Amino acid sequence: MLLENKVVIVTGGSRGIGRAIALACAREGAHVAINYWGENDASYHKRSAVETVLDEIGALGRRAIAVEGDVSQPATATELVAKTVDAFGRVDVLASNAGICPFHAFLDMPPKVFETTVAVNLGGAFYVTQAAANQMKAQGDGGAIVATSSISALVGGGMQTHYTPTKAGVHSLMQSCAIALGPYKIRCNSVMPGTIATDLNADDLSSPEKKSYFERRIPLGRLGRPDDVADVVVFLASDLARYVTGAALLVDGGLFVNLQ
Ligand SMILES: NC(=O)C1=CN([C@@H]2O[C@H](COP(=O)(O)OP(=O)(O)OC[C@H]3O[C@@H](n4cnc5c(N)ncnc54)[C@H](OP(=O)(O)O)[C@@H]3O)[C@@H](O)[C@H]2O)C=CC1
Ligand SMILES: C[C@H](O)[C@@H]1OC(=O)[C@H](O)[C@@H]1O
Repeated sequence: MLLENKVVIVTGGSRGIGRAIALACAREGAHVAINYWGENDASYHKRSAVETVLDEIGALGRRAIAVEGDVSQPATATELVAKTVDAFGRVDVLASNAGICPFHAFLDMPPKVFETTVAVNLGGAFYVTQAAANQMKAQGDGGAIVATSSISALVGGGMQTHYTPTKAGVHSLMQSCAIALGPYKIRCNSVMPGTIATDLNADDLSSPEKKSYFERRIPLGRLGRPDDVADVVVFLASDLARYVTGAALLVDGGLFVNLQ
């Protein structure tokens, strides 16, 4: 198993890509702490979604805890790491994944939408990376941090002018942290998912025309699934990637390179 007895933290682990990362890590032998928030989201049953993930990890024979908190708040990161250490004794891997993408036009975007998106996506990645790295440094035997950036770090979106800069920022954060944390043997990488079918883009892809437009643009012929991304996160977190740091891996079915 690639992550046998490792301790993994996943932010935004209640659903979508984060849930798939949590389950994929557990399948590879890890114990998992998931963070989630969903304060203003009435579209699904937050607590039962979280409990289902915990049950699924338990059914795989691994231990799991859930820690609620808004990643945009620095205190969430320190509490998440502290509770993980209380439960499992250490932290080996961080998957910094929580994110939001409230689609909005540029010219009339309220400052609050911009500020919240930056605070959650970039601020959240910064604070949790810092808290986990301090714990890994104290442990003294390295670690792996994998952030969920996006194809949107490299290309734009007219309804995502607040979002794409945060994903470029997450990519850049991992590059700089690879340098800052290399001396402690902490590797820092990012995955860049393309279009993965989750709650994040369910409304945007609800039009059959837009969905089939994307499917036509993707050389592998289908939208991504959360487990497509999760398996790459496992690879980057594992010793198979022991000499990989500061890297970003597109997981997009070829969407980025498809000019014509
Ligand atoms: N779907 C896609 O096509 C792509 C997604 N991404 C990135 O992948 C990541 C996961 O997205 P995806 O799985 O699609 O989205 P989902 O909406 O399915 O899941 C988002 C997750 O983030 C959590 N979350 C949201 N806000 C906060 C917050 N303030 N504090 C803590 N947790 C929070 C949610 O918690 P809760 O359940 O409690 O709401 C949920 O677990 C994001 O960073 C996104 O930018 C990147 C490229 C493509
Ligand atoms: C939410 C979008 O569909 C999704 O988010 C990303 O980061 C991708 O680039 C897609 O635009």
